[in-house]
Amino acid sequence: MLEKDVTIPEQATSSREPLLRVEGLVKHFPIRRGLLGRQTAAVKAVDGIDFEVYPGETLGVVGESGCGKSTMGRLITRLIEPTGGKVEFEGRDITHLSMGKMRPMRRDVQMIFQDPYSSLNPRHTIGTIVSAPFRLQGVEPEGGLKNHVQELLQLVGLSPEHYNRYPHEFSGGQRQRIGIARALALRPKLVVADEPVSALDVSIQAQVVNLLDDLQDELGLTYVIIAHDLSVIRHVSDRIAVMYLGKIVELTDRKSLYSAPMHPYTKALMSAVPVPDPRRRGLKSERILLKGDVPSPISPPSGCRFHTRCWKATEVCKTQEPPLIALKTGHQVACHHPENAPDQVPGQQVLAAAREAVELITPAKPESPAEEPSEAPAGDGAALIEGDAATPSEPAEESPKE
Ligand SMILES: Nc1ncnc2c1ncn2[C@@H]1O[C@H](COP(=O)(O)OP(=O)(O)OP(=O)(O)O)[C@@H](O)[C@H]1O
Repeated sequence: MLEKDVTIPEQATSSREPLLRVEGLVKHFPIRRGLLGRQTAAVKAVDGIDFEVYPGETLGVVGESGCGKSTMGRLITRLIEPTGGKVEFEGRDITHLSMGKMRPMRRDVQMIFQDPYSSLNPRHTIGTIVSAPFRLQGVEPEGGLKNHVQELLQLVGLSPEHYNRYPHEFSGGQRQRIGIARALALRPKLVVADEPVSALDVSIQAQVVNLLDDLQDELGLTYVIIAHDLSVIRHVSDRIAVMYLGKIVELTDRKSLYSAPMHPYTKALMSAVPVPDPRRRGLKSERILLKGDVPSPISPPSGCRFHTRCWKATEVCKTQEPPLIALKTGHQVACHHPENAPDQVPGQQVLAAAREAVELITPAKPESPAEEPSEAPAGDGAALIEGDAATPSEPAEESPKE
C-alpha cells in the first residue's frame, strides 16, 4: 500500500489557523465504591494533552490499547464531557457547550466508529441509516432526501440500489462504507475515525483506507484518525501524535517520525512493524523487546510515565515529568533523554532497573544481498513491545471489490 504523498510541513501549518485546538485536555473516569457510591479513585484516561489540527490535514493518533486514544476522540467530538482543559473548533470554545448549542456543531464534526457491525441499527434500512443525520438536523437536501442518499452511497462505492437493503446483507467493508456515508452526509469539516479499519479483514482494510483518502481529496475533509496499527497510521497521516498512558509523548510529521523518532516509546512501537520486503529485513537494526506490562492509568508512574519500561531511564525521569516541547522545528517530544536529539538532562546515570527493562533481539541475516532502504529504519536500539501492543498488519494492496 502506497503512502500518502503529501506531507504538510510545519511552516505550512503554523501560518494557518487550526480547525481544532486542544489545550490541557483531561478526562478522568471516577471509580466509585460502596453503597453511597463514593469516588475512591479515577482512571486517568486522558491526562493533559495539547495539539492542533489544521484544515485539510490528517492527524494520526497511535498508541497501545488503553492509552486513551478513543477517549480523546470522544472528547474532541464532544460525545463525552471533559474533566478539564479546552477544545476549540474554528476558534470557538466548544468545551462546555450544551446539547442544544452543540447541535449545529454536529454538522461540522462527525465520527466514524470501529465496529461496523454494532454501529448500524439492524432493523433500519441503509436509506434510513444514511438519511438519519438529515432528519436529526431538520435539513432537506436539494433534489430530495432519497436522491441525495443514493448519491452518497455512490460516493462511498456502494450501489444506489442498496437503499432499501438491511445491514445484515452487507460485508464488514461495505458496512464501514455505510458508516462513512452516514458520517459524510452533512458534509462535515472534521471527521474523527476511531480505528476505522481494525475490525475489517486485512484484505479489505486497504480499500477502506484508500476510500478515506479519496474522499478527503474530493471533499476537502480534515481527519483525526485513531489506530493502534502503525502501518495504517503511516499510510494515512500527515502528522502523527504518539500517546502513552493518557499523554502525548511525541508529535511531528510522518517523515520525521519514521526517519528519526525521538521518544524511546515511539522507537518501541516502530520496531514492531514488520518489514514486508524480505531483502530489507536484515537491515532492521537490533531490536529491544520491552518487558513488563503497561502500568495502570489509575495510578500512573511518577515523572515520565514511560520510565518503568524505558531502557534510558534515569533518576530525573522518575521524579520530573518531561514537558512536550519542540526539539526541532515541528517535532515535539516529551523526553529527558531523547533519541536523535540532544540529551535534555545530560550527565545522569541510567537506572539499574532500566537495564532490566529490555531485551535485545538481533534480526536474522538476510538470505540475499540487501538493497538500501528508501527511508531509514527505526535506528539503533529500536524496540519491540511484548504483549498486546501495536499488532501491525500491513493492509493488503487493493484487491478485487468485495
Ligand atoms: N467509560 C469509562 N469508564 C471508566 N473507564 C474508562 C471508560 N472509558 C475508557 N476507560 C478507561 O480509560 C482508559 C483509556 O481507554 P481508551 O478506550 O480511551 O483507550 P484506547 O487507547 O482507545 O484503547 P483501545 O484501543 O483498547 O480502545 C482505559 O484504561 C479504559 O479502561
